[in-house]
Amino acid sequence: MADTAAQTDTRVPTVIADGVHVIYKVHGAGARKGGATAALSRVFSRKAPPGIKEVHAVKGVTFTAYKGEAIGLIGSNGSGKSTLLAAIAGLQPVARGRIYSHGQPSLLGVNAALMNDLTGERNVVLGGLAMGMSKQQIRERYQDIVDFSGINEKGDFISLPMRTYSSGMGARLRFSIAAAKDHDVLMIDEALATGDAAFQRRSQARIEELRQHAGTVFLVSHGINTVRETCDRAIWLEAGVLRMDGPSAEVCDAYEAFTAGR
Ligand SMILES: Nc1ncnc2c1ncn2[C@@H]1O[C@H](COP(=O)(O)OP(=O)(O)OP(=O)(O)O)[C@@H](O)[C@H]1O
Repeated sequence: MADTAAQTDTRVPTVIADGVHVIYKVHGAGARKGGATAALSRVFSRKAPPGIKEVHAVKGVTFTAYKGEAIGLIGSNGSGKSTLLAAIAGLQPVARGRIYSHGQPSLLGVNAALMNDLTGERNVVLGGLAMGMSKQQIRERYQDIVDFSGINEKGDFISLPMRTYSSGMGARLRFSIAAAKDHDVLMIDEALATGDAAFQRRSQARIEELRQHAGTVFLVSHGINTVRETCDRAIWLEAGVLRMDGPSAEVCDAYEAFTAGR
């Protein structure tokens, strides 16, 4: 129908993965590495070192993500979800195929590499600067970031070094910093699983906002219900291969039927 065609035309692609393969090279797997002399002689003879094992983590994945979509990545352990996100973020080289993206995709939890010895306060500033925010923007959003994280609910933790935080508190601060900016493409790896129920509700609402304001959100989660509730589309990877891509309810149903049968 003409209507459908018109709708399709107005969608703006944000990430295009075209036959993407990611292969990890694991050094020193199995065989002995040998000493410095052996390594040096390998350098001169240009021979591949012994014991390099390849892990083919993502196998020919193709999809297009559009502006305004929230896409859940699901699949069994080790199916390649985190690897695919790292490749989209440009943190993991692609062995074959190509990834095109609009703007710089931000991978939550990795891009915001916070410093344990600095206070939460300093980390908010550094994290904001690292994401390209100006000092003025950070000053304006500082209180919102701290309030959103809930770090100060049980005392003045924001002025303490991050090493004094629990892992949940650290993850919440990371999420809050990353979520303070409107990203073209925001990728969240299990971040929602870390906070308590109240924080999870806040982050779901923020994801919804980010989606409306601009970008595309990718969410890797083992909580199939989180994907059902937060995402409108889901991509199911199994052993590195894209098994299904479609409305999240349908894909989650199929995935659950698959896991129930195993
Ligand atoms: N740094 C690495 N070096 C070598 N192999 C790796 C590395 N990271 C992941 N792998 C392998 O790549 C495959 C995909 O892993 P990945 O972490 O992407 O899967 P995942 O679907 O995110 O898993 P999970 O659900 O357990 O988090 C696995 O076989 C894993 O062992």
